[in-house]
Amino acid sequence: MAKLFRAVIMGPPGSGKGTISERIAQSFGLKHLSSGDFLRENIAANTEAGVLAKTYIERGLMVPDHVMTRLLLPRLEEMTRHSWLMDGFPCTLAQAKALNSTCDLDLVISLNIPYETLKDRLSDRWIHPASGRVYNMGFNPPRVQGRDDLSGEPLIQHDNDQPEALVARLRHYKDVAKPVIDLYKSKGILHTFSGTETDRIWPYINSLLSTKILSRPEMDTQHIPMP
Ligand SMILES: Nc1nc2c(ncn2[C@H]2C[C@H](O)[C@@H](COP(=O)(O)OP(=O)(O)OP(=O)(O)O)O2)c(=O)[nH]1
Ligand SMILES: Nc1ncnc2c1ncn2[C@@H]1O[C@H](COP(=O)(O)OP(=O)(O)O)[C@@H](O)[C@H]1O
Repeated sequence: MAKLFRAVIMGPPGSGKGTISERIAQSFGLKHLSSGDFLRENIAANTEAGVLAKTYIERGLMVPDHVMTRLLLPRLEEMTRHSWLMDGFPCTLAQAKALNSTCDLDLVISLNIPYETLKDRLSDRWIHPASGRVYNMGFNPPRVQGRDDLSGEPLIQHDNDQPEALVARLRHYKDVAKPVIDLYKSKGILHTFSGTETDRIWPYINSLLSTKILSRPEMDTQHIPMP
C-alpha cells in the first residue's frame, strides 16, 4: 500500500494552528484532527475519558498525558487509510513518545510567533463553545457581531485568553514544548515558521507541503493544488 502522510502542527496558544490546519486540510486533502475537538466530542458524549478531561479543562488545566493518549491513540490507529494533520497533540514529551510508538510522522510544523502578537490576538478572540469555532474581531470576524455564523448562538471569551492568564499559559507552553521540539529536530522532521501574520507564513507552509505531498500518488487528485 502507498505510504500515507502524517503530520503534526505545534505552536503556543493563538499561534494560528487551527487556522493553518484548516488551510492545509482544504488545500491538500489531509484530515484535520484536533485534540480540542476530540476532547469536546468526548465531553459531549459523556465518555469516561470525556468526563475526566472536563474536570481539568474547566479549571484551565491541561488534561493529563495518560488521559490524552488513551483517548487519541486508538483514534489515530483506526485511521489506517487517511493522511492526517494533528493539531494540539502531542503537547508534552510523554505524549510525543506515546505517539512515536504508534506511528511514524513525516513532518512537524512548529509555529514561532512573538508574544505581543499572541497577546493581541487572543484578547480579541471569541469562541462558540459548543463547536469550538474561533473568531477574531479583526482577522476573521463573525458575520453577525457576537453570534456564531452557523448556529447563531452567542460567542464567549475565555478567561484564560486574558493577559495575566496568558503569560502563564505561554510560559508553560515553552517549558513543555521545548523537549518535544528538540525530539522532532533530532529526527530531522521539524520545520519552524516564524512571523506575525498567518497570511505571510502560509505561502511558505504551502510550498513545503507541495513538495512533500504532490509526489504522493495515493492522494486524491481533486485536493492537489494547481502548480
Ligand atoms: N490578527 C490576526 N489574527 C489571526 C491571525 N492568524 C490567526 N488569527 C486569529 C484567529 C484566532 O482568533 C486567533 C488564534 O488563532 P487559532 O485559533 O488558529 O490559533 P491556535 O489554534 O494556535 O490557538 P489555540 O491553541 O486553540 O489556543 O488568532 C493573523 O495573522 N492575524
Ligand atoms: N495535547 C493535550 N494535552 C493536554 N491537554 C490538552 C491537549 N490538547 C488540548 N488539551 C486541553 O483541552 C483544552 C482545549 O483545547 P483547544 O481546543 O486546543 O484550545 P485552547 O488550547 O485554546 O484552550 C486545552 O485548554 C487543554 O486543557
